[in-house]
Amino acid sequence: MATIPSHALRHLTLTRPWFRKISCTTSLAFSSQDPLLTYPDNGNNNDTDHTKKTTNSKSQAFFPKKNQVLELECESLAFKGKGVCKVADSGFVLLCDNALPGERFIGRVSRKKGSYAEVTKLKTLSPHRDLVDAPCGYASYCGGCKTQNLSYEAQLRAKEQQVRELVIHVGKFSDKNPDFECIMKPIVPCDVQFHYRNKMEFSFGTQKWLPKELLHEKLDGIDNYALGLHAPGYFDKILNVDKCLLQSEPANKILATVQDNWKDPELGPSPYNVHSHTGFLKHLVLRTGRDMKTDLPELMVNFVTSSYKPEMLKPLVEKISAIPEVVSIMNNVNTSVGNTSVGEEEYTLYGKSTITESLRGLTFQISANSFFQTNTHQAEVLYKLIEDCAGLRGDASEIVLDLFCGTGTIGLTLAKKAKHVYGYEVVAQAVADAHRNAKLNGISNTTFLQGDLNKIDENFGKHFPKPDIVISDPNRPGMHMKLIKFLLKLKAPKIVYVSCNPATCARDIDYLCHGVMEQNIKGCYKLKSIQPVDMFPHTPHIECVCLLELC
Ligand SMILES: C[S@@+](CC[C@H](N)C(=O)[O-])C[C@H]1O[C@@H](n2cnc3c(N)ncnc32)[C@H](O)[C@@H]1O
Repeated sequence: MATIPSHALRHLTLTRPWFRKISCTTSLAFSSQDPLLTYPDNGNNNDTDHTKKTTNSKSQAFFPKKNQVLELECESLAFKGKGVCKVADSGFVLLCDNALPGERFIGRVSRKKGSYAEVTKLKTLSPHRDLVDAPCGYASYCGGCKTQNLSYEAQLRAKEQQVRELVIHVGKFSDKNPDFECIMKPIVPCDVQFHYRNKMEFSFGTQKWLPKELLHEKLDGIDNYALGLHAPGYFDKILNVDKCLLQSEPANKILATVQDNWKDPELGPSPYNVHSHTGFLKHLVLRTGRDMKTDLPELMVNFVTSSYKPEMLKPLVEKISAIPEVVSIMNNVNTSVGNTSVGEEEYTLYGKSTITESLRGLTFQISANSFFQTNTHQAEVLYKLIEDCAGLRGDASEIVLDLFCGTGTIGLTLAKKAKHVYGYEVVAQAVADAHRNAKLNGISNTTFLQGDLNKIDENFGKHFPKPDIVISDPNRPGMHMKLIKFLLKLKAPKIVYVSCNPATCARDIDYLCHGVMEQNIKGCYKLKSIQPVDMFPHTPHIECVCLLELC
C-alpha cells in the first residue's frame, strides 16, 4: 500500500474533531504550504509557544482543479472517518466522505485546501473489499456510524493503520527501528459491537432532514417535526430516528415510546425552533446504568426544555414511567438560545436523580450531567490497560497525578494501590462528582482540585509532592505546550498518556520523547508502548494508551 505524504497526513489528522463545535480559541490552524501545528490555547494566540513548524515541503507533481472529475482509489481512513484517496501514480491526497478502503470511484473535486483537496463521490466503480450490509437503516445518513458497512475486521485494520502512520509521520518514530513493532501494539477490539453506548442525546426540531431522493416532499407543521440526530453539517435539521443500534435495548424502548406520543396534538409540547427561539422541547437524553443489586439495566430519561412547565411533560412522563427499566426522569431547563443539553436548573420528575454504574469494582453515581465513559464494557478493558501501564507496586508508597481527571474514575481505580492520588480537572461539577465518588467507595487517599491545565503557571506543582506516575487523559486538542514543558521539567518516572485523538497524541509524545526543537528543550522520555483500543465500533474514534518512561 502506498504511503500517504506526511505533510498531507498532518493536515488531515490534526483538523478539528468531527462531532464537536470548536470555539475559535481551540482551533488547530494550518498554513497551506508550510503547515503549522498549533496547540489548544487559552485565548492568547500570540503565544509563540503554541506553534511548531514542520519542515516537509515535498513538491507535488499533480494539483487537481476545482470541479475536476477524477477516477480515484480509497487507500485508508483518516480522522473523522474520511476516505484518503489518490489518483493513480500521484502522491496528492484527496479526501472523500463515505469512501472506504479499497473502493474505486469517480469523484468531483469540491474544495481545494493547500496540500489536499476534498471530493464528492459521483459513482462507485468497484466497491471496497470488505463490504457488509449495514444493520442500521440510518447508517448512510446520520453521520455517527460512518463505517457500519465495512466489516469489523477491516474497521480495526483501518484504525490501526491510522495510528501507525501518525506515530511515524507526526510522532517521528521510525518503523525501521527494531523496537518499533514491540512499541506499536495491535488494536484491542471491542467484543460488543452494538448497543454499547450508555448515553445518547437526541434533539427535537421543527425541520425534518430528508435524503436527496425525498427532498421534493413538502412537509408542513407537525409533519416537519422531528426527534433524532442532527444531520451532518446542519444545526437546524434533524434526521428523525425511532431507534439507534448503538444504545441499549431499553433505551430504544423509551425512544420509541416518546416518538409514539410526543406529537399527539392533545398533549401538545412543541419542539424548540433554533431560528425563532420559540418552542419547548430541546433534547431527549437517555442514559443506561446498572442496578447493583439485580445487575439489570436502569435508565434515566432527561428532557431538556426551554422553560419549566412540568404539566406539559406530564403525559409523556406517565407513559415512560410505565417502562420497568426507567428509574429516573429528569428535566433540565435551559433558557439560553444555545443548543447545549446542560440546564441552568434541574428537576426530578419521577424516581431518583441519579443512576448507578460500576467500573473496576467501584460504584459510581451518575447524575444527568455527569461525565462517565460512554462505553462501560470497553472502559473496563481500557482501565485495566491503564492500570497495567501504571504498574503500581501495590505497597501504597507511590504518588499518582491524574491530569484531566473528569469525575475521578481513573484515579479512583488506582487509589487502592497508591499512597495518594492528586487529580486536576477544569469542570467544577466533575470535581464535585469525583469527591462524591471517592466517598461513596470509601476512598480517602485522593485529592481532586479544579484548575485549567491550559493556564498553569510556575505555582503549579507546589500543591502536590513529586509524582511517581502521571496519568494524562486530555480532550481531543491534546496537552497545552505549558503542560508539556511542565512535565519535561517535573521528570516523573512514568507517564501514562490516554488519548482520544491519535494525531494530537502523536504530536505530544514526539515532544515528550524528542523535545521541542524550536525552543531548544530536550525530550527526556522513551516511548515504551502505544496501544490503540476500539471504544466505538463503526465510528471513526480511536483511543490510545501510551506508556512513556523517563530516560
Ligand atoms: C477525555 S476526558 C477524561 C476524563 C477522565 N479521565 C475519565 O476517564 O473519565 C477529559 C477531561 O479533561 C477535562 N478538561 C478539558 N480541558 C481541560 C483543561 N484545560 N484543564 C483541565 N481539565 C480539562 C474535561 O472536562 C474532561 O473531564
